[in-house]
Amino acid sequence: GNHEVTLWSRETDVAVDLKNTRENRRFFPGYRLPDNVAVETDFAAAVSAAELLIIATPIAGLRPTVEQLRALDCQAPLLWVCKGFEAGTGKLAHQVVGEVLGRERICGALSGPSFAEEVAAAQPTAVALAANDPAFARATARQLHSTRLRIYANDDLVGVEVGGAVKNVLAIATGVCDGLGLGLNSRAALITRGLAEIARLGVALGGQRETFMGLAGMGDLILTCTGDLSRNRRVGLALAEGKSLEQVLAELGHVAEGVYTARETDRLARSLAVDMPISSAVAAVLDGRISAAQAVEQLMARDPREELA
Ligand SMILES: NC(=O)c1ccc[n+]([C@@H]2O[C@H](COP(=O)([O-])OP(=O)(O)OC[C@H]3O[C@@H](n4cnc5c(N)ncnc54)[C@H](O)[C@@H]3O)[C@@H](O)[C@H]2O)c1
Ligand SMILES: O=P(O)(O)OC[C@H](O)CO
Repeated sequence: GNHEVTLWSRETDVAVDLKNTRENRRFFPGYRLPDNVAVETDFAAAVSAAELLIIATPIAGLRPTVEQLRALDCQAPLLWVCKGFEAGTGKLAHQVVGEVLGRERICGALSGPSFAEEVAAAQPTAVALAANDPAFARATARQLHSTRLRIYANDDLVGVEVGGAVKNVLAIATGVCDGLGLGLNSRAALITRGLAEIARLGVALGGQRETFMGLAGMGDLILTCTGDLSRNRRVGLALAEGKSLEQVLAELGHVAEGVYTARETDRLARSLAVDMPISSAVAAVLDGRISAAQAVEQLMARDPREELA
C-alpha cells in the first residue's frame, strides 16, 4: 500500500487483461487493483528499476523465475511467498535461490496465515518476514507493514520456510480427517501432533523450535487445516470422498503445494531419521499406496509414546 508496485505475469494475456480491466477476473473477480500497481508484460522492463522483488509463483516456478533474473544480472534483494520443498530436489526456496543467484544475494521469505482472497479484501492479516540478512528482514518488514497487513521480522529463515511447507501436507491430512467425519477431537489431535512433526523436521534442518509456535508455524497450520479457503484442505476433503488424485486436482484448478511437498517431506524425514508418521501417511495416500481409511487405521494402531519425545 505504501509503494509503487509493478506487477509482471508470465502469462501475457493475463497481464494484458489485468492492465485493461484492473481486475484479476479469473482468481479475484470484483477486486480492483489499487492505483499504485502498474502492470508490465516485459520481464526485463518490470525488474529493471526495482528496489525489491517479490516472487509469487508456486515453488515449481521459483527456479525458472530466478534463472530469468540471473540472465538480466539484476541485483535487487528478493522475497518469495511460495511454500514448499522443490519437487525432485527437496530443497527449500532459499537453497534454490542460493544455487542460482549465489548465497550472498540478500533474500527471504514472506510467510504466514494469509489466504490471498482475504488479503485482497484488505481483511486484517499478519505474516512473518525472514531473510538471510536480519537487518534487511527488519527494515523490509517495516517498509511493507501497513494497517491491514502486519509484518513481523523473524531471524529464522529455515524455520519460517519449513513451517510454510509442511503445514500444507498436514492440511491435506486434516481435510481427509474431516471428510471421513472423524470428529473434532481427531482434528485437534491431528493439528497438534502435526505441529510436533513440523518442529521435529524444522529443528533437524536447522530451524529454531520457537518459530513453529509463531505465525509461519502454528498460525499458518491452524488457518490451512481449518479454513475452507485452503486448496490443500480441499484436496484432503475430496480424497476422503474416494476420488482419485488426478480427479481431485483437475476439479481444484489451483496449485495445492502439499501434494508435491508430501513426497519431499517423507523423503527428507526418512533420510534424517525424523519421525513424521502423519506426513508419511499423506504421501502414501497421495501415491495410491494406501487408502485414506487405511492411513487412519495405521496411525491409530501405532504404539503409545511420550508426548514430548
Ligand atoms: N493463494 C494463497 O492464498 C497463498 C497465500 C500465501 C502463500 N501462497 C503460496 O504462494 C505460492 C503461489 O500460490 P498461488 O495461489 O498464487 O498460485 P498460482 O497457481 O495462482 O500461481 C501464481 C502465479 O505463478 C505463475 N507461475 C506458475 N509457474 C510459473 C513459472 N514456472 N514461472 C513463472 N510464473 C509461474 C502462475 O502463472 C501464476 O500467475 C504457493 O507456493 C502458495 O503456497 C499462496
Ligand atoms: O490454499 P492453500 O492451502 O494453498 O493455503 C494458502 C496459504 O498458504 C494460507 O496461508
